[in-house]
Order: sequence, then structure tokens, then C-alpha cells
Amino acid sequence: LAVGKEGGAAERALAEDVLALRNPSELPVPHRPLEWSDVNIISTSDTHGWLRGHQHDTWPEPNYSGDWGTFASFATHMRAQADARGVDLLLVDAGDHHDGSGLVSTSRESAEAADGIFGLLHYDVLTLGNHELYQYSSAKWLYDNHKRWNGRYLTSNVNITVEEHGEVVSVPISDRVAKFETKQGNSVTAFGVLFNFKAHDRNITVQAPVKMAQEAWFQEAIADAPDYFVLVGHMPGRGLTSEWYPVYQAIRKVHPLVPIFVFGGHTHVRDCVQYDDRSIAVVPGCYLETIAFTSSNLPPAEDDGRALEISRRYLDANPVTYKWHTGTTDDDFDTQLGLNISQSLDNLAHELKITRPFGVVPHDYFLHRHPYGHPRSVLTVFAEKVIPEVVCDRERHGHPRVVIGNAGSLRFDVFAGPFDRNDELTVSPFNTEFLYTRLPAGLAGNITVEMNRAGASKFAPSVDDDEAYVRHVYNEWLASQWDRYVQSNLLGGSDELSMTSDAKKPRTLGYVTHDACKGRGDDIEHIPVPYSPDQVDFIRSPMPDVDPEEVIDVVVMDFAMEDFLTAASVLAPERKVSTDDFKTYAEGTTINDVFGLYARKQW
Ligand SMILES: Nc1ccn([C@@H]2O[C@H](COP(=O)(O)O)[C@@H](O)[C@H]2O)c(=O)n1
Repeated sequence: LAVGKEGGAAERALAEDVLALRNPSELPVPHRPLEWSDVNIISTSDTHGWLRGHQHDTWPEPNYSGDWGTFASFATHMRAQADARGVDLLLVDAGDHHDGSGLVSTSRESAEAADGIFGLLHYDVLTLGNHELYQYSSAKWLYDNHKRWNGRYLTSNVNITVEEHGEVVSVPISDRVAKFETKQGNSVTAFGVLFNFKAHDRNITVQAPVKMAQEAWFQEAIADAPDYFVLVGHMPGRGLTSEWYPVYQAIRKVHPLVPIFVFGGHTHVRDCVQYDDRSIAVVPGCYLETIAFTSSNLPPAEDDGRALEISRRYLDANPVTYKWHTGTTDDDFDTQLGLNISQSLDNLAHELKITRPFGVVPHDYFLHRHPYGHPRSVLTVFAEKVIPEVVCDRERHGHPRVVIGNAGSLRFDVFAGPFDRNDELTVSPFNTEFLYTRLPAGLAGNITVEMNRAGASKFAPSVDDDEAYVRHVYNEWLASQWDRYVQSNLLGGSDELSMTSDAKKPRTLGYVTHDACKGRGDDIEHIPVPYSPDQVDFIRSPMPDVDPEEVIDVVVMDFAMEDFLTAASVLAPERKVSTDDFKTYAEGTTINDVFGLYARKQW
């Protein structure tokens, strides 16, 4: 469980006590019914291909053990409930379907097949994220296939350059706006927006949301008042200057009273804020861990301008939660659609051969629970064990070297037990390659320090003021949960969330959300996952034991190249280090296959 470097004993003892209380094979059961209202919206985001759910036993993984099939059964029962109640139920998703599991990261074709399975569940509104735009081919595939979403896949501010009828044109990847009527006869105007993302591939254009909101087409699209607006987009709802805010403001200017329901993503956190008493912005976590349920009444026909009753709930994505909230049992929960989806996922995993173990991991390695440098940190094992053992260039054999990379390329924990290709792509799904140049060892050593001082430039949206907020939102979110818990327990108190009726019940590890909306958001009360604050943006393999002046091979992971060059220009401007100075290192080796190579040898 551990946390700090040498301290952390108190935290560890606390967490161990808590875990001992509960039989870990048992998932906690919800006890608060959902607040159904006139409009009910289920939102997901940042699924990153986790369609098979979380399959490991280490807590909190079992909280998220539902796959896309069980989620589809849940959504189907929820839709039936909505019909029976005579209310709206919409399903929306805010993008980042790619990069993150064996299904979507084995190949372009596998990502397309996984997208197809994702699409078996009908969504009312969905959009893309930055991970659909790192490669032109992914974006082009979305463009070529956008018609299959029947006008509900919205890319309001993202264009692609294509050749059409012999002409090169920049066109929206998919539809910009959807106007539709719900089963209950409510009119909806919806948009799909991406933050002002800059690190996309060539021939893709992202317009800043603030500019999009001034466009004539947008003004025209919002001119008529619907019963409510649904804004779905890959960007956080909160922040110093949230990129949602100008979009919300543009609508508010024209329609002071029409409800605006915003569904964001990208930060991987559970979050919520209300811009006014007729709007809400909800972010539903990531990796198919969280299903957010948002509900609101609608203004009466004779609108008195009164505040709406809006609420949100973050559900842990597992069958126990799904059954409890739909009043179903083992006998009647699974729907044919759900079963078909689960079967299709198993078939795809089998075809892709992502479930064959490479080895057996001796113990858990965590991404956030330990500081960088701790032997059970994923970053440490990557930098100090995996890279030194498997990233080798035959031609450069015998030349001292150091390897520098971005920590963000490692995305998940590595769990004790069988380690397969799916686990490998989960921990690092990227095709990042290695390049090297020659520099003095002393300079190379200092460059990583400078890179960490400056922080990762590609970590966040590049809207200036927003960056400070977004940069490490997820890490800060985890840190604040753990700090709050440790503080309240060490001081002998308890945080306000523990004061609820089920406070005395044993709890499992999981998210403990404090957002900016009223009431309790988490459906299940958890103990937060231990978090170590000493995380870094960049990592480095051990320095060779050479004189600081000795010129060595300096190997850089290509995604970290810009940050490396910036740091080099700060520390040694006279050298004018540029990409031209780099050559391929360990040709054919990419970071998404180094853990497998290591596992075959060492685990
Ligand atoms: N080829 C890539 C692409 C991305 N990354 C890392 O992912 C981060 C963005 O992911 P979000 O889920 O936060 O959108 C990016 O900042 C990098 O850390 C990468 O390493 N290689």
C-alpha cells in the first residue's frame, strides 16, 4: 500500500486497518437511489479502450469490473425505466476512445474494431478527444465513417484536410451540431467540442472553443431556443478560465433561462460545477471506472425563472452497482445486446492474442502510490529495470548511455500475477520510439532536472491561463483525497463525507470526490487510494559511471523531444541542439513493447 519515502508508516497502518475490515471479494452495494428527474443524462469519457473493464483483483480494480456489455445492459434497463417514468434519458460521451488497452492499441485495425463494438451501444451525443488526433489516419477513419453515427458524433471545432473531387479542402471531421427531439418531445441542441489542442497530427485543425463560439454558424445554430442544450466536449468543466465558459456564455447571452447541461472530460477526474442555477458541468472520470448520472427538472411552461434542481452522481462501473440501480438481479440483468457486446469483446481479445501471459509479475507496481525512485513505482521499474535491460542498440553496444523520457507515457499500474499483452499496452499504449545524440554526461544529467523544473509542455491544453489548472489535475485530485483522509484521521476527526449514515460500514479503496456541486457525488463511500506526492514529469535511466565531461549517448523518447530540446537550449544554448542531431536508437523498439520483452526475461 505504501506511500512516502521513509515516512508514511502512519498512512500505511491506517490503510491496512481499513482494508482488513472488508472481505476484498465483496463489492460494496449502493444504498441511495438515483435522483430521477425530467432530464437524465448518463455520461462517460476517456474510456481509452477499457471496454473489457478492469480485470485485476488488487483494490480498487474490482470497483470497475463491469465491461462494455454490462454497461450496455445497464443503459438498456435505465432507458426502459426512463420510458416508464415518462422522462428523458440521454447517453453522452466526451471522447478519448483510443490509446489505453490491448483492444485499441494493438493496431489501427484493432482500434477500429473496438470503436465498432463501442458503437453497438447507441449514444445520443458523442465526440472525440485528443487521442483520436495524434495520427492523421485515426482522424481520417472517423471522417470516412462518421455517417454511421447518424449525425450524433459531433466535432464542432475540429477539421480535417482531405482531398475531395480533386480539391484539397478543410472540412469538419463529423457533424458540428445536432438538433433532435427526445421521446418525450423535448427539443435538444447539442455540440461536441475539443479543448484548444495543439499536439495533433498534420492536416488537422482545432479551433479554440472561444473562437468557435463567435462563428456565424454557431450563432445561427443557437438562435432558436431548444428545451435544453447538451454540450459534450473533451475538456474540463472547471479551471481558472475553463474553455467551456465562453461557449456557455455565448449561449447564455442569447438564452438567459434555457438549461445548459455540459459534459466534459480529459482530466480523468470526477468533477462537477454549476455556472448558474440552470446549468451544470460534469466530468465522469476515465477508463470505464465511472458512469456519471446527471439529472434536472425542466422549467415550467410559464417560466418563473426559479433555480432548477440539478444533481449528479458518480457510479462505480460494476455489475453490483448496475443491478442495484436498475432493480435487476442475476436472473434478469443481462440483455441480449449486453451479452453480444461482451462476447464480441472476448472474440476480439482472442483474435488479437492479447491475453496470453508473457510472465508472472511478483508483486504490484503502482503509478501514484509511491514516489519516483521507490522500487514498487511503475516509473522506477521502467527507468531502472525495463529500459536498461531491453532498450539496446546493437551498433551502439558498449557506448555508455542514458535514456530520458516522459512519465506521461506510462499510464497505469502493473499488478501482481500473469502479465499479458493487454497489461503491456495498458501500462504504455504508445508507439514512441528512441532517438539518440551525443552530449557530455554532466549536461545530459542536468537536462532531466531542467525538464522536470519546466514541466511537461504537452501535458495539457495550451490555453495559457487554463494550463496551470489542468496540468496535473488528476494527480492533484488523487493527492487531495489522500491528504484529506490522512489529515482527518491523524487529527482524530473525520472528513465531512464520513459523517453519513454508512460511515461505520467497512469501506474499500476507491475515489472520494469533493467537487464544486452540492451534496455527495460518489455513489459509494470509499477510503481514498494512497498517493505519494513525489511524482515527476520526466524520468531517466541510471547515469553511467563516467566523468561529467565524457561524451555519451543521450537517448530520448520521441514524445519528450520538444521538452528535451527546450531544456537543452536553456542549459547549453551555444550547442544549438536540434532534432537534426538525433539518429534512431534501437530501431524497431517502441515503448509499447518493452514491458513484454522484460516480462519474458524477468517475470
Ligand atoms: N504519443 C503519445 C501521446 C500521449 N502521451 C501522453 O499522454 C498525455 C495525454 O493524454 P491524456 O489522456 O491526458 O489526454 C500526454 O501529455 C503524454 O503524457 C504520450 O506519452 N505519447
